[in-house]
Amino acid sequence: MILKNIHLGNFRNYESLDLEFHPKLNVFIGRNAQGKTNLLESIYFLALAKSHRTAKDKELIRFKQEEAFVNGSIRTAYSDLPLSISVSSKGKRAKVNHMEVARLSQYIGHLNVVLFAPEDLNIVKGSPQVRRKFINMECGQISKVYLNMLSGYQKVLVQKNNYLKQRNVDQVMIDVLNAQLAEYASLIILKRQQFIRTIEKYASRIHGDISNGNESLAVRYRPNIKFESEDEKSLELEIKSLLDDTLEKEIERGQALTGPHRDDISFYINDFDVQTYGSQGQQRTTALSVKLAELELIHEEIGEYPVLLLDDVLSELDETRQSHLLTSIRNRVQTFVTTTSISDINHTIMDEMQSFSIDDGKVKV
Ligand SMILES: Nc1ncnc2c1ncn2[C@@H]1O[C@H](COP(=O)(O)OP(=O)(O)OP(=O)(O)O)[C@@H](O)[C@H]1O
Repeated sequence: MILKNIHLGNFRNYESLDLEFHPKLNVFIGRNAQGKTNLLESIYFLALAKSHRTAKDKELIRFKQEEAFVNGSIRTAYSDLPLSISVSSKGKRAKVNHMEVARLSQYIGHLNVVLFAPEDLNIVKGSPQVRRKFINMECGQISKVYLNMLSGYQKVLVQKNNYLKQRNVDQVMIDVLNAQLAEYASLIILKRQQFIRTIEKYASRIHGDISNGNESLAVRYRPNIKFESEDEKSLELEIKSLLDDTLEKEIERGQALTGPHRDDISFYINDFDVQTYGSQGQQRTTALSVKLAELELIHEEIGEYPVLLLDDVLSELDETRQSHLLTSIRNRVQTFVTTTSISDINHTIMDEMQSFSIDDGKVKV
């Protein structure tokens, strides 16, 4: 999938802008606060009808203006398609092939993007909660059943925690809730296990590429429930009996202590834990490889690569890693990168890319 061009009107610090993109690599170069991330954000907005960095759409509208819009044309294996999205105080309007859609869900999904932003480093460095959110988002995108099970699990978990907080715990009630939790948990755990194995397959290959074969990345699921069963039904029974075993402790503590709400993932490079022992560059390469694995997952699912948006990743990678990153992906995936300096870009790939100099909301090609 390729984004051929973009037209912005009153989007962030851009009054009006028309750009034609390179099918492989596009580099936005500029000093701090000139509008590089704003450009990536506009592509993200064109794809998903929301920003990656604010929930308040009105922040996207240029100061003192009424409406912002982003138009763009994409080329897929099947067709060329114009997309258009705008935001004003009246809400958002979206068009596919010049036709307004009634619901945003009919709009989203035409342009697929994967974004890597500096805060994605938290997949490695952050708390287990960040990693669970990452798994839930990714698994949820691939599997509707997973989303249903997760929302069921979370509802019952809240109920269970409320019961556990009461003075006189109703054990019969807890038993019913544990049975429901075990049913939801077994599917959640198996899906997570399967997802993490797939992520590891792709991420380890990508990490190997970026580190020029010097590092081998392993991604390990660390389920809170240590289980043996591989099929849903026997895992459900295994979990139920574990939940029963911990009930006394849970009553004592007044909260649910066991289950996938306490799962985590660990990352290892050449057998050491990246979160504890990894350098900045290794942690960034790991987070990047895990995120780039998403490209392969989407490719598996829809048969095309999404567009890749890389915000500020180059500065923390040495020249070898940068060049392996850019050369390994740009032949498969149309990539948009922001950087503060042209010297960050490896000269061997200069002839196969388009650079854009960004200065205070103006762009020079
Ligand atoms: N709604 C808006 N209207 C006008 N200007 C805005 C709006 N929102 C943000 N800006 C301006 O956009 C600029 C920031 O742009 P952006 O976040 O793209 O920076 P950047 O080039 O990626 O910088 P850095 O290298 O520091 O990450 C700031 O000057 C900010 O004032």
